[in-house]
Amino acid sequence: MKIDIVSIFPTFFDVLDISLLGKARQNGVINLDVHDLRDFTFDRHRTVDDTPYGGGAGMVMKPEPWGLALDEILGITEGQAQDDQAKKPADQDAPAQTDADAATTAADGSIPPLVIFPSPAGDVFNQAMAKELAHEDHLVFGCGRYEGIDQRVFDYAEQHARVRLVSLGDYVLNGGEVATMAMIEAIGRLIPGVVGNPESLTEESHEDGLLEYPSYTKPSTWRGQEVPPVLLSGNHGAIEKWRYEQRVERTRRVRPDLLPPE
Ligand SMILES: Nc1cc(-c2ccc3ccn(Cc4ccc(CN5CCCC5)cc4)c3c2)n[nH]1
Repeated sequence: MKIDIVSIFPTFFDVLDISLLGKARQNGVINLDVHDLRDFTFDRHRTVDDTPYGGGAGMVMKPEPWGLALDEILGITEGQAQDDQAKKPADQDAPAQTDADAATTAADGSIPPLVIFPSPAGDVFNQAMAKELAHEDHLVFGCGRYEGIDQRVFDYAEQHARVRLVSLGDYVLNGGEVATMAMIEAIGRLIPGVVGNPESLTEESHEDGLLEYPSYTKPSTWRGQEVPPVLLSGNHGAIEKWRYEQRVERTRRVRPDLLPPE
């Protein structure tokens, strides 16, 4: 899988050089490039933001640097970009281009990359979305900051690729980097060859609608607390039954919303 990230804090992603994702990059399972949005500015201050039209607090990210970064990453030629200028402005009432439409518009017939913009206003990320995105060939993450990105960037990106606004959850972060890191970790671990033992991707929370069972390891007694005897019994049928019951009980207690209606 090819992953591109655009951010004004590229060093934020240095941590992706270590651990499982670092190994996956070294052995070529994941090809990840991080781009500094300020490399697509040409003024002395490398400006990426400006005041919002219509007023309001804070600053909005300017469209120009984002357009140049997306052109480079998506392989949009100057001619194609000019064609867009000839197009009528995005009609706010027009139905947004569906993934299917964008997917079939790639000139060479290939499936275009999926561009993900973390946003508080996006579809909420979950394990089902992680599994879906793990099948993509090329993901591009656009990390906004300030009060967000000029809307025309999303509209421009829609003309050349599939675009999704994705929320990490119902809380507001200061930018898209943390959300991008979380999504890359959740998606990356599902890619074959990233996690050593694929067995460990089963029976985990949210994998099959139930939360995970409690885990124990040596010593069998610790600070007066014992490991549940069934786990020491060697009776694998009893262990499997106990673990399933623990998953159902924990889900019922902590996340009854995950259980199918009675
Ligand atoms: N799940 C999740 C994702 C995020 C997230 C993702 C990207 C960015 C880029 C900038 N911000 C900060 C931020 C601050 C204020 C507003 C609200 N403003 C009110 C008027 C215009 C906008 C929006 C956004 C992000 C936040 N947060 N939480």
